[in-house]
Amino acid sequence: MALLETRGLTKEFGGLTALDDVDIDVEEGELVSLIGPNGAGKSTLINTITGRLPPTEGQVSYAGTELVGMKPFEIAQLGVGRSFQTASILPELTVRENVQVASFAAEHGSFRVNFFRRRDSFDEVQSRTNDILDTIGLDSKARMEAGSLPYGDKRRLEVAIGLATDPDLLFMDEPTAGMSPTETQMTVNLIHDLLADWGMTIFLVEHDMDIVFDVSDRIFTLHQGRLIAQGTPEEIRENPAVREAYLGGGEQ
Ligand SMILES: Nc1ncnc2c1ncn2[C@@H]1O[C@H](COP(=O)(O)OP(=O)(O)OP(=O)(O)O)[C@@H](O)[C@H]1O
Repeated sequence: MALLETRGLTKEFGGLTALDDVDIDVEEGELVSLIGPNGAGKSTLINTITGRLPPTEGQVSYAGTELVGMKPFEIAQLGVGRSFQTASILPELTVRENVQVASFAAEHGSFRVNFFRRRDSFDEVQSRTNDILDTIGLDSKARMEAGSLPYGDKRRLEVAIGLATDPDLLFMDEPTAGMSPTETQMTVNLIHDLLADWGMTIFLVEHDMDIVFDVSDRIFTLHQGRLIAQGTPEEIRENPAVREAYLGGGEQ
């Protein structure tokens, strides 16, 4: 059984089918990327998996648990995290406080606490926060107000907030968008570290094809809501349907 499975996942907005009967499997420890031209349905797929949007039809299972119908925080408590451009950085709090808040919110968002994932104490949250800040390279800026961080650091803080929920599966939405080449390289290194040292499974949405082809074990390609291809970077690079989707969409 795969760690994450979607079956027949479909989302309609009025007359528009944004996701059309999508079946994907993600194995534990994999790094998979989701690509597709603008409007292909990438955000919709992630939002239906993580509980932000109810699918019109279909199932999502994570480690054997059906996620459809669960609330986002319940899904987070199962070990599904997300690091998103729209993640809620609280600008007036420090970098450290942002990570702590996310960590506590993930743990105490519900009275139905999952005892197997419960952290024992405040100390454990502190120690995890230190690990995260260290891994992300924000330890020297831990006391800074989040709102005053430069852009690249804000993006990294979003990843830190995603990690604070203690995920086994982390969704990353365009983690390098708007970053300088140096910041981009740091982020790619971070992704490698998360896979190697944290044993995480990563689901990446990324427009930068160099990064996608560099880091991915497998790539899913969406076009007009349909999964048109899946395979290794080599297979996707050679896939005529993928080339057609991108050329037809006017993108590289
Ligand atoms: N809340 C919504 N209401 C109506 N239509 C929506 C809504 N969200 C998305 N759509 C439509 O669904 C389709 C898929 O959108 P989605 O944002 O999932 O694509 P995407 O692949 O993430 O695009 P991008 O790469 O531009 O972020 C688009 O046609 C979009 O206009």
